[in-house]
Amino acid sequence: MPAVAGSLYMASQHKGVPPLPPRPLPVINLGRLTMDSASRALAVRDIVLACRERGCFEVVNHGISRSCMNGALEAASEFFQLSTERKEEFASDDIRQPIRYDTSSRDGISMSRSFLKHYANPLDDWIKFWPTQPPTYREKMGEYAVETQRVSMQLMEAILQGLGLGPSYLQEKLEGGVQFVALNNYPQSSAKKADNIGLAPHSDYGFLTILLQSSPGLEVMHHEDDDWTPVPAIPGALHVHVGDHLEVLSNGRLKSLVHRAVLNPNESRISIASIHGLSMDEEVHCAEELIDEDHPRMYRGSSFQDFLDFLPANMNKYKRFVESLRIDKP
Ligand SMILES: O=C(O)CCC(=O)C(=O)O
Ligand SMILES: [Fe+2]
Repeated sequence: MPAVAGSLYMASQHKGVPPLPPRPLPVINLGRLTMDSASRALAVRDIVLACRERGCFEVVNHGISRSCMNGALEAASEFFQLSTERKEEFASDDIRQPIRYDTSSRDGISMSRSFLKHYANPLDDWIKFWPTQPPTYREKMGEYAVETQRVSMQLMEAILQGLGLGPSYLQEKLEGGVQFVALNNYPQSSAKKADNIGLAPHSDYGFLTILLQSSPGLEVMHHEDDDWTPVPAIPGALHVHVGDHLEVLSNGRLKSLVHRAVLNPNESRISIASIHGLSMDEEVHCAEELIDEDHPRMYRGSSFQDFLDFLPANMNKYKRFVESLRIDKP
């Protein structure tokens, strides 16, 4: 957004004028990354600007077909329609299980959703843990997972280039990194229940989350905003947001995005969040290149394992895992 419009926006927030509608979220045409170098440079700039100023953006022209996206949503929907008994084969209190189904609020952040969570990269290591019902689950979710992993690589290369670290920074570690897929199933909101929160505010572990939603319900709040912005469900688009480890890697230049899900008044809703980070034991540190006298190291290093250790005891203490990593913690 141009500076003038930005300051008008801010002014209207402070003079008791009725609040402006939420600013539209940036939409990035990912096809520009593979065009000529001038188009790529502009796309890289737009992506990093969106990460910095909004913590998120929508991507179109990402190369994942509509049938692949719809196939994943259908597979998820068919899984959630299975009998409770069937789904509970995957139920576990142990957050280290390679696959986990739950309906309760035991993880501290879910209110009325049910979810299935599993790993996906490299696919051959994980697909054997996935459901065999519905019969197309592995094929459809597998295809979608491989495609989102590809898009995550493209996005990370662009972000790392835009941060001045170069497009091949951490490349091998990212290729072999964790891809954690969370399928969320929310009921339609009921007029009887006052609470329409499906998933309480939190940020995601990892560098990036790529999210596909069957209908609107995701809401985001950038650290400079004071209200929630609903994320539209643009047909064919995917939503991307910054995770805690990108905040660490960028030494605070990018901030992880707080988001939540509200129940949709018109229909039940499915979302598929694909979270991308380094492998389980690989620690993420602030990039040395982004540390200097004016920008001292802001966070201590941590791995996905550390996040799993942190989760059970601290879920309600910090909205964002990254706050627990700050060196200058208040
Ligand atoms: O359902 C949504 O839109 C949000 C899901 C989410 O934030 C998550 O799975 O971490
Ligand atoms: Fe999330």
